[in-house]
Amino acid sequence: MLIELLRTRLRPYRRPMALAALLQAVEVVGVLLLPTLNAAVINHGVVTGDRGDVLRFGALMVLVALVVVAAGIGSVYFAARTALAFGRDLRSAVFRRVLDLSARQVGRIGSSSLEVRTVNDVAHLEALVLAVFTALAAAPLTCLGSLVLALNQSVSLSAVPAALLPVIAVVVVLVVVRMTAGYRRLQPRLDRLNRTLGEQITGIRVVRAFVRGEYERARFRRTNEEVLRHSLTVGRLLATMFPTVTLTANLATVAVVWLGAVRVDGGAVRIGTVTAFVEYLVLIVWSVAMTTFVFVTVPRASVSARRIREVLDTEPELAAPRDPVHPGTAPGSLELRGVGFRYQGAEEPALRDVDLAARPGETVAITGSTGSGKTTLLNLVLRLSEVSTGAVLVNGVDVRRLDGGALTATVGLVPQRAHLLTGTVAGNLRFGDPDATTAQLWRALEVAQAREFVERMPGGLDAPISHGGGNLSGGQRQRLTIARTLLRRPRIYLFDDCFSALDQATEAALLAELAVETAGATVLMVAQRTSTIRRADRVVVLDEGRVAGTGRHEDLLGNPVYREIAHAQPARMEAG
Ligand SMILES: Nc1ncnc2c1ncn2[C@@H]1O[C@H](COP(=O)(O)OP(=O)(O)OP(=O)(O)O)[C@@H](O)[C@H]1O
Repeated sequence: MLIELLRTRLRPYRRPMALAALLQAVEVVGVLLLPTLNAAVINHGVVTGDRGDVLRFGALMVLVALVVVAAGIGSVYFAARTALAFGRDLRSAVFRRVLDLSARQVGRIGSSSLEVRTVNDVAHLEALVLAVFTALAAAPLTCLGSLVLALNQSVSLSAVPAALLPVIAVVVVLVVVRMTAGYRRLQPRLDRLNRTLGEQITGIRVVRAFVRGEYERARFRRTNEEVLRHSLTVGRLLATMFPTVTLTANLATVAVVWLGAVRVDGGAVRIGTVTAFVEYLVLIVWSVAMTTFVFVTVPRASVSARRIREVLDTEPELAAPRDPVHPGTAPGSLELRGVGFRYQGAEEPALRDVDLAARPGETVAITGSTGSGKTTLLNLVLRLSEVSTGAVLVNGVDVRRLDGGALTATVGLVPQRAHLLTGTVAGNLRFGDPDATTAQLWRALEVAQAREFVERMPGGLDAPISHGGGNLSGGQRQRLTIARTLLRRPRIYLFDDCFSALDQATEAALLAELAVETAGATVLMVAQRTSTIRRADRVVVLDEGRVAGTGRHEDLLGNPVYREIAHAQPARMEAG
């Protein structure tokens, strides 16, 4: 899976990869030449006292060293460029796929896990690519070249590195296998830590209000300890690997020096040969250490690759139509025909056999007790979920056949939970229409009864909005999200109980302005207050996912479900 992912995603970077490999090869050849040149300086120059040879070979060594440095810098540059561009592309691919997933699919993987996968897991693969292109190609070449040249210097001394390599190989393989298992256990714990932290930070007010600080601290400590325990397991393995490799290498160096000394003494080997041999041994150990360094990043990267592939391979369940229909400039009628919907894993359907029609210029209120399916119904219109039975039709066309962009341009939703993005007031409003003029922004704010408070904010339209709109009140957030949707000028408006945080006077003013602004459009309005419901041309009452009644407010007063809702707010009923 890891190889496949790297192969496909690195394809666009063949050129910088080839350059990095070429420069690495130049670097390796230079590095391999240096000990032999050094041996020549000692054997031909120093031992025989020939200054000319010392200078000739010395100058050559300096030249080779300069080439090695230049090639090294170049290869790292191209390797880093490849790795960073690869990371950027992979992050974008994961992010694009996440945007296409349905709420159910995001819920199945977990939003915090998706965050970790998009950032951390991609970074692990990026680190692997960098390690591969800075070390992996050079290391085996260096190792092999050093072995051959060491053999060329002395066959008898070569027994030492020949015995050394299998020992190190066995240690590396054993550790890498165990580390893969360790990382596989560690990664979900990191997801959990992220989720716990996210929940605690976003829910900090609830935690404080319910004096659950100590409980939450303990919960975080437990998760954190678990991450520590699994990180330590992996860390211990890592810690054993490098000392084992260096210890074996140092013992080998001692063996070579001892064996070499005996042979120099006996006249079988020259001193320069032993020096070169020790240098080749150092190179062999260096290349093994570099290979080990790459292999250490492999287990973590292969776990990350699996997690990234899981996201990339998740087919968005809200499939785009093969032959999409554009609704064109039709005014925007809406119809639900025998619609049923069941959430994954739920025992009961959230909606059953719902029939509803709304024509342009008409306002239909949807009411019902909590959990009766009102939000679910609106989500089906925008295809945020897919109907289980029946069909939703916009301008007479099944939404499953409509072009996705055209559907969202035709239908505008103001969700129940107002959510704003980090930025400014204007930036959030222009989410609705990027080309909106300042005058249009103020007009939308005026309709949404938000002009006054935005004017009072420091900077007005440029006032900062913090994450989720946390620096605004619930009612202010709601009004900005209404203005944002108004700027979109959809032909069908879906208001999901988005007036609930407003006081009655503000709500009345907003509804009056809204009626003018949305005249000619189709409006579906989830509402609980009788004062709001009464303004609608028609009311649809939902009860446990079924339509329990349809008609005007006055006609429905005989309906037991509606009466219950209305009677729960007698004061408002009279006022409305
Ligand atoms: N993501 C989900 N997974 C499973 N069941 C869900 C999910 N969302 C909602 N439900 C269930 O579907 C039913 C309808 O929920 P929905 O949110 O549509 O109700 P609602 O009428 O909008 O409620 P409220 O007035 O409280 O906002 C409820 O029983 C709810 O528990």
